[in-house]
Amino acid sequence: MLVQILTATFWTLIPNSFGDLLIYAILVLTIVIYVKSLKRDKEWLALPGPIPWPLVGNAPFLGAEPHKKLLELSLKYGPVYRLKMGGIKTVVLCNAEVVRSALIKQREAFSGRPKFSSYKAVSAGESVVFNDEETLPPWRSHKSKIVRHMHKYTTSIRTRDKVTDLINTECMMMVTELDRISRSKCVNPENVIRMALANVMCAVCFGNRFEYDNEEFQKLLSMNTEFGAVIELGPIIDAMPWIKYFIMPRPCVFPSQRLNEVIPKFKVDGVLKTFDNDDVTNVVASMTSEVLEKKSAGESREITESETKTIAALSADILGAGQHTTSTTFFWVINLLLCFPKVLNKLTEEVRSKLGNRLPTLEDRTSLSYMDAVLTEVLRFSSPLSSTIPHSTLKDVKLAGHTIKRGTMVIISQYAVNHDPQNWKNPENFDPERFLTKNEGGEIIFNESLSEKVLAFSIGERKCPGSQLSRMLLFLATTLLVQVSDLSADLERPPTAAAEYGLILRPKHLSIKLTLREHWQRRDS
Ligand code: HEM
Repeated sequence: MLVQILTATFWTLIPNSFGDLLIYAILVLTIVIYVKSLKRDKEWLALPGPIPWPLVGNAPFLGAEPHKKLLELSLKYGPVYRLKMGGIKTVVLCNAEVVRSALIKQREAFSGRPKFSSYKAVSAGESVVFNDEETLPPWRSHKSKIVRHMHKYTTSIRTRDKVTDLINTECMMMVTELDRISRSKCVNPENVIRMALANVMCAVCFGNRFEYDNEEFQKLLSMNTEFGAVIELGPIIDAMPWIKYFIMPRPCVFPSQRLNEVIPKFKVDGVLKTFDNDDVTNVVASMTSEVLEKKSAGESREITESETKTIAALSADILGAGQHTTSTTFFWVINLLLCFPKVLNKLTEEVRSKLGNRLPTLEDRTSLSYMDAVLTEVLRFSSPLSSTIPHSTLKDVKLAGHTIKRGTMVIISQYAVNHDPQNWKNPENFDPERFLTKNEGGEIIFNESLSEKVLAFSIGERKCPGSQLSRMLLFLATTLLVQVSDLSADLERPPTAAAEYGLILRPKHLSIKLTLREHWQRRDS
């Protein structure tokens, strides 16, 4: 009987038409390609990690909270493990030690970006954020311009007072507006905050703020929202190109061409026309002066098309990277203060007792230790950029005993580093006190060295050049908020510390009541 079945099967397997032959050829070819790819991926497959599925890899199994899943996988597979995102071989780094080994000790090798077509589309391929030394040869000099001029802007005596003034003015307008709209009911403050902090970024870049209903300003805000969507969804389509034949992409997935035209041009032309070589009071003018410095004294001061393109791309990088990040982090500050009223009360007490009836300055940071502790804990606990922008390796590297081939995508999970149970006691608790310590005189001070273990702005070659400005902004905005207003939660929609996943993690919802204190109401009227 068995012999009969086997004989019958054998005869049915024999190809008896050209169609059958073709199917067999395709099957054999697929097996050969698969076996070859296994050989090629030998080193990558030697890393620990879950089994990748054909076509989708591990991406669909990361669930609705991938930041938590990456941490969970690190507890199972260790701090360096592999994932396949669609067809892209990826390595995930999850603790402080391996992140330092990669981003500091081998900083150049780990400084690449994946070659996504969505990344290439940003700023006509001139973006610092989405390129690397290989794809944009002047990358290093462009990045150092942004770093230098952001640093100069935030540290020079001339600009420090100016930036304090502009942040205080903008935040005062923000709380006044929130007081007005939340008088009769609790409101979602996100839009008002987003406009205020975007305006701070505009003032930093171009030297002036905008009225909230200004058409150019509104265009910039909506372009930046579209930009966020491209950067969020673009890489998914890059990793699984076939997906676009199965799902209807959101209409904003492919507007990059339009984005290239609008964001870089926005306001930069105006700044260039009125450019004054001595003006270092805004970052675009300051960068422009460096781009043009190379010209010899007698040469014409005309700005070339390529210089304009470079300055426009650098400005777009700063504006694009600095808006949603700062406002979403500020949403977290408000949300967590409302979730933990004892922290809000202690913070309010510290600020009001130290400042009396004046607005904050940057010098107040030294006497507001609890404020520093709260802001650092907000960055650790919420980890708004749960992973850095994906990196990729520019050459074959060794990390923690593993070999990682050139061109591998590298995800650095800031959330996992900030919630690593080996490094943080009760990482899931929101506890600013962890950043307070006593000095030799028994005085309670901010624990600076512990705060350096929080990973919010990445490290190494790709470190965020806006970290100083963001810290100044968060410090002044939060101090002013608790100084001049009383904040309370919506009892019908109580706040939650849970996050909604996205390129930037954000609070699930925000609904507040804000009342200007009497002293500041009088001052305003
Ligand atoms: C709280 C606010 C902010 C947070 C949490 C944040 C965080 C980050 C992170 C995690 C990265 C990715 C680094 C990497 O890929 O390893 C980054 C990159 C970057 N950020 Fe920020 N950022 C903030 C605000 C800003 C601001 C205000 C600016 C304006 C100058 C800025 C400019 C940039 C730029 C230009 C990059 C790209 C750096 C590169 O690719 O080399 N960021 N930021």
